Amino acid sequence: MFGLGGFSRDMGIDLGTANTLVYVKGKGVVVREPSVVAFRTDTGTIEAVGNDAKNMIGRTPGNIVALRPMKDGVIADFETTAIMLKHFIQQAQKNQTAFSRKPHVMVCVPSGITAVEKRAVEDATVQAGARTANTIEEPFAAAIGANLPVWEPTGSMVVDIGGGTTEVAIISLGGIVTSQSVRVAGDEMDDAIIQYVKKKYSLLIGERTAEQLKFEIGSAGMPEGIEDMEIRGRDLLTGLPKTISISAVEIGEALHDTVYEIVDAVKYTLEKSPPELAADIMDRGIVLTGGGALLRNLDKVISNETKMPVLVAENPLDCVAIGTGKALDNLHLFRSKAGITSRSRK
Ligand SMILES: Nc1ncnc2c1ncn2[C@@H]1O[C@H](COP(=O)(O)OP(=O)(O)OP(=O)(O)O)[C@@H](O)[C@H]1O
Repeated sequence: MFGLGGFSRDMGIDLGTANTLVYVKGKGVVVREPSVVAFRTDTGTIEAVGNDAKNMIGRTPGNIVALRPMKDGVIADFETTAIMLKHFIQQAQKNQTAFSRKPHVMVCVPSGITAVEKRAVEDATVQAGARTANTIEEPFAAAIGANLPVWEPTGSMVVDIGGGTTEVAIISLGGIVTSQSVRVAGDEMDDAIIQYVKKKYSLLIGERTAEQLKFEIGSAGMPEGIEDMEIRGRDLLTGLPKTISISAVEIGEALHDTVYEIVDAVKYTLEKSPPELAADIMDRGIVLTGGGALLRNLDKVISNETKMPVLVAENPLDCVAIGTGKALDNLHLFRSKAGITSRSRK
């Protein structure tokens, strides 16, 4: 057992497909950066990590590549993930004093991943400088971060909609009773917008423009307003830049299938729930976490489709990081139950 008392610098990391957050006890979330690394291809050196690297996506000269080392919630590029983690761990430690030891680190992983994928996260964390690397299943961490009564003999349901994965879980007595992880979330929404604009307007837009459309005028179900937004892209017929105006109704149409894949995952998990727990969830409601929870009207659509109350957690983007950090305090309570595993430096 290890604790977080005194000058501990132990940390919880939400190693996400879109964003990485680092939570330090007593300080809260101290790092919140996009999971992006930019390299110089000629020298192999790192040009930027996080926000600075994200700003380079789609805008890099020939000798610089900006890439996202995580895909669908798992490591797509091991070395780059370790480099990125090291950078964020050092950033989190920047203003700390009087420390001699390396941190114990808890990292979240999607609930559906293989043992090999999980081990890669632990190894990358140790390579990044952790003294021990523990992993916790993401929906469990999200539930702790959303202050759900995970230790009590009552059913809590959490839906964590991130960049790469949506994690749905029903939790009771410190363990996941039933869960579902689908590789459909915010990135898929952006991609659906890109494909829609390409098909309807023969216009090629970038990831950042698609995400902006989602933030500004995107919604689940039929939008309430009649907003529209001007976007710029490359006309596939002429090859030249072109500006068009696109409406909230069109973005709603583009997002329809992705939203309903998430709804189906929620329904499927509810169907597998023991009846007593389903009754508890009916009383307390389904809690949405992750950045995708901020999509307008997603709570209403899920509520309509499941006939259950649905709430968006406070600070949905931070829940997993907070829960991951807090889990370090309670390792003894649920090491065997919530799929926590750990690895140490040799
Ligand atoms: N206001 C918003 N409306 C819609 N989507 C949003 C909003 N804010 C953030 N998002 C989306 O949330 C996603 C990122 O969420 P989050 O940071 O929880 O994911 P992650 O932890 O990096 O991913 P994963 O859990 O899949 O590894 C992105 O797809 C982003 O576009």
